[in-house]
Amino acid sequence: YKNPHYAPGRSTMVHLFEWKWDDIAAECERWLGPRGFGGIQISPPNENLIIWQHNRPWWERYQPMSYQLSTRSGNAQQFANMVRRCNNVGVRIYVDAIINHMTGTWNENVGTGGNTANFGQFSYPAVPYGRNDFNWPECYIQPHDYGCCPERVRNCQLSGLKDLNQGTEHVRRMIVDFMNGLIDMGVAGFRIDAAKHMWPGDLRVIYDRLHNLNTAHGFPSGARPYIYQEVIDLGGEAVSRDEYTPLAAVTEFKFGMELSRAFLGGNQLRWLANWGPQWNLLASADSLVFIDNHDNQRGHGAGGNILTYKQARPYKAAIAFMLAHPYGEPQLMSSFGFQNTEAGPPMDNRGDLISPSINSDNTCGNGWICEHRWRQIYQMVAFRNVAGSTTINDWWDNGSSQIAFCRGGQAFIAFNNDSWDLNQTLQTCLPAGRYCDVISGFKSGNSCTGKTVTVGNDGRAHISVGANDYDMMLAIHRGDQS
Ligand SMILES: O=C(NCCCOc1c(-c2ccc(O)c(O)c2)oc2cc(O)cc(O)c2c1=O)[C@@H]1CCCN1C(=O)/C=C/c1ccc(O)c(O)c1
Ligand SMILES: [Ca+2]
Repeated sequence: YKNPHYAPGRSTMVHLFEWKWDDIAAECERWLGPRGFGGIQISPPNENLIIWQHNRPWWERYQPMSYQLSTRSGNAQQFANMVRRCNNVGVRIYVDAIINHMTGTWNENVGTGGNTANFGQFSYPAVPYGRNDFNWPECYIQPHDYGCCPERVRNCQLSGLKDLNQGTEHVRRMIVDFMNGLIDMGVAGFRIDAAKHMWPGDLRVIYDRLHNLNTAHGFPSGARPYIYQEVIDLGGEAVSRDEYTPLAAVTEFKFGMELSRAFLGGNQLRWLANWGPQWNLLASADSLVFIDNHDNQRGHGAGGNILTYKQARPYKAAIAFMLAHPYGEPQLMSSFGFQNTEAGPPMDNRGDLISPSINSDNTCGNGWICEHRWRQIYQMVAFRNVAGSTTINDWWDNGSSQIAFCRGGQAFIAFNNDSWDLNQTLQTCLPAGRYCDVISGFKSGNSCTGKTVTVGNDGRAHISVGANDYDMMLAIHRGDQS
């Protein structure tokens, strides 16, 4: 369950948060396929409660009404079409699976698929779920429960959400049937939302009942779904992520927290020389890594001061480090712009989602940020693909916040987060030749629109990253020789 099953030569996933299935299909064909992206995490595809009371907050999609594929992103037919078109261009689909709970108790009671429920009676007829499918007696997770009481964290309601009992056969069957339907349609795996709030033993039973991936969509026979479990664990809680790593991969929230701190200047970059488990991070093979996600980019999530698109220069540098370093399976966040932390995606006055527009410079409009279309980010996706399975070598630093390293003989990157210029002749590990810096520009014909780096026969080159350059890093690799 720890293998993403990317198509050959691809290595990075992007979370297209709140995108519609038709728009994702188009983005696979016009951008993600050609640019070497490995996969997409999509928003929950099953019917959710419509919550007008908070003007359609982003988190309404985390309140399931049924497992019918009917949301503002599209219906089952559009979903199947998206999976087919993306797999056809080598881009995998991973589904955000909300299986810990159903809805909270609201005065609205209709879902995006037109189904209703009776919250007071724990009745969700469109599944169907009834009172016996939920944990009993009804209890609510209190803040101090996280520190003392694993059974309350699992069996009580998170944020007032009706808590399913994954220990019963009926609930297991409903969840497994939902997930197997998606696997048979060609998806490559799942994010398990709120995994911390479910018993590992129940999750193991559910995972082991899942089908192998569908060979008609290009997966090898016998391939198991990629599963990454959302376990927010920064230490100090009664529930540990170590209970979940034997089952499948786990989201490593410390990753984004520590890199945000470093690239915001809270730690000298030289300390990143031993980045990985020595920083108390999970084993690389167990770790789904990211800088920000849909929850903590809004501030109240885990990890304190997390870098987002709003602090563009250090954010791009942290992302570049994530993609240049071999540790973990990286996921990029692709957001819509927001002012308040509850706001949902751009929508018209009928409540339908507004699609991103694509500008002539390949950026997005209509309120969509499209970080995955920022040059410094998509070019580092290609860098990671070229680096492949190489490790880190020839680490250099200046004893402060100027660092550089190679990936085998394939790629080289340098960062400058000091207040003075980086001007050094460094070992790039690359064959002699002229290379275009993929951060400040791209190769155009036989020249570079940004910086050019000339590597000598000894692999050394003069590297210059000014303290006030537009970006604080320079990256070259064998895929971009001019
Ligand atoms: O103040 C809120 N929630 C209480 C604090 C955050 O707690 C939540 C956590 C949570 C937070 C931190 C933890 O350490 C933890 O174990 C769980 O996970 C969720 C997962 C869901 O599928 C749906 C939810 O409503 C939540 C949730 O409310 C607002 C209003 C309701 C939704 N929400 C939110 O803030 C929604 C947050 C949310 C939604 C989806 C997610 O995947 C997620 O990670 C967080
Ligand atoms: Ca639970």
